[in-house]
Amino acid sequence: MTSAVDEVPLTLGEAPPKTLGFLDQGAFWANLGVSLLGFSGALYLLDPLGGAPLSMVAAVLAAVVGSLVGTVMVGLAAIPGARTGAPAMVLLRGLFGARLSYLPTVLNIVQMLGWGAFELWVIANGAQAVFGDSVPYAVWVLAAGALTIALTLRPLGAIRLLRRFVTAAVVVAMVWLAVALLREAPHLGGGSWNAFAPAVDYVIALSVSWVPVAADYARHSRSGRAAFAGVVTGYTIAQVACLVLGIVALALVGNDPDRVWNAFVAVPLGALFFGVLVLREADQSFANVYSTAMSLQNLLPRVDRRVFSVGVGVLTTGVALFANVNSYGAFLGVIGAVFVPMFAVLVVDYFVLGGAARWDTSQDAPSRWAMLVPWLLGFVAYWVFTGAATLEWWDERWAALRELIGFERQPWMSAALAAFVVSALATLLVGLLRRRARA
Ligand SMILES: Nc1ncnc2[nH]cnc12
Repeated sequence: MTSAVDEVPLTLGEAPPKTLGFLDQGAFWANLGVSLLGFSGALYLLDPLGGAPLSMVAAVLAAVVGSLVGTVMVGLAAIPGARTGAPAMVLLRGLFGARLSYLPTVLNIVQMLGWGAFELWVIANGAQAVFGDSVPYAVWVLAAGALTIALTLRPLGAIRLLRRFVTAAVVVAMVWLAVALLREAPHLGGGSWNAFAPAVDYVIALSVSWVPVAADYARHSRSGRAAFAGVVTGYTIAQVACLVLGIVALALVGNDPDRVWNAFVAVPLGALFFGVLVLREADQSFANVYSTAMSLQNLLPRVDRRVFSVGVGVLTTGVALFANVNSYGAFLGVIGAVFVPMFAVLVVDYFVLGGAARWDTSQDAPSRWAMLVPWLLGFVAYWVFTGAATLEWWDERWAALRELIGFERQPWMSAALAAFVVSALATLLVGLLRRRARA
């Protein structure tokens, strides 16, 4: 069976069409930057350590800094995809070798399944906030799952749909809701700068989760520049707007994340415009399911991507139906710890150590075990530096290690920055040693 004209080829063997320009990428990433999860998750930005909320100015600045840092990472990860036409996990064959690329591939599949289930859960709950409980949660999940699967079957068509029709509706909805919420005169005073760095870490994790996904879309870009600029501009503006709107809405409901959507629905025409955002949330689950399918193609390149999309879509729907989706904060902590250092290794090897010219992304690319070391060191650094709570037994292990080495973490320390610096320097060292060994 052949692919539709200007659609993603069905298997990895065929060349991808390169038809997406800056506006397509920008609109797509702007849609990904607005999320209903961002509205309730804004509490992690406002009060990442629990009990030490940021002032409004500090929170907005943390949103801007975290989004810019995170999206520059995503934008840089997109460039090799645009240059080579390879999907994200296939590119990692160049960094780690074909076999070892299975490790980040599996990690990405797990995070995308997690995100996808979160998204279907959020769409169903958002729909119930608009329409009430007369239609059960499970019916909304099934409907959202079906829409998600339909979008993944024609991914480039879905991206064009977003640019032509959805983006304008989202902008109107966001502006309307922002004005209406501000007219309710929320109390936005108080707070401090104490938890600024953990707040930036949270926002970085929100964006950096797209690092192992970006090339799946950038591979269809007309240029690396269009992909980079589209990601950074679209996602940063949208994510900052979304988080700030979330903070304003939270202020109206006593910072109770379980009631944040009520604030939106309660304003004039709120149900209509919030409904637009609920429907549009399907772009997120689309990206999650489609990228899981692309990741699976790194493991099984000859399988039709639509088979994977349908299977993953059904599985994600099942998880959203039956799983208890409530450990968002811990989930984000793990994502930051895994993908920030992986990004550091990728960007140093590709842009600084000459990977752009020598990466072998074929199916028999030799393993590069040494590249796992800087990644692992960055992962460790993240947990040593982070103050965010995840699972008790896990946090206790890292507290014990801190005590053992006599390290006392300070509130101003950023785990993402520490992980990045450690992995980047370690990658440079590995590169230097390799050159010495060759000379
Ligand atoms: N649905 C999602 N998938 C991946 N990364 C995300 N960051 C915020 N929302 C996301």
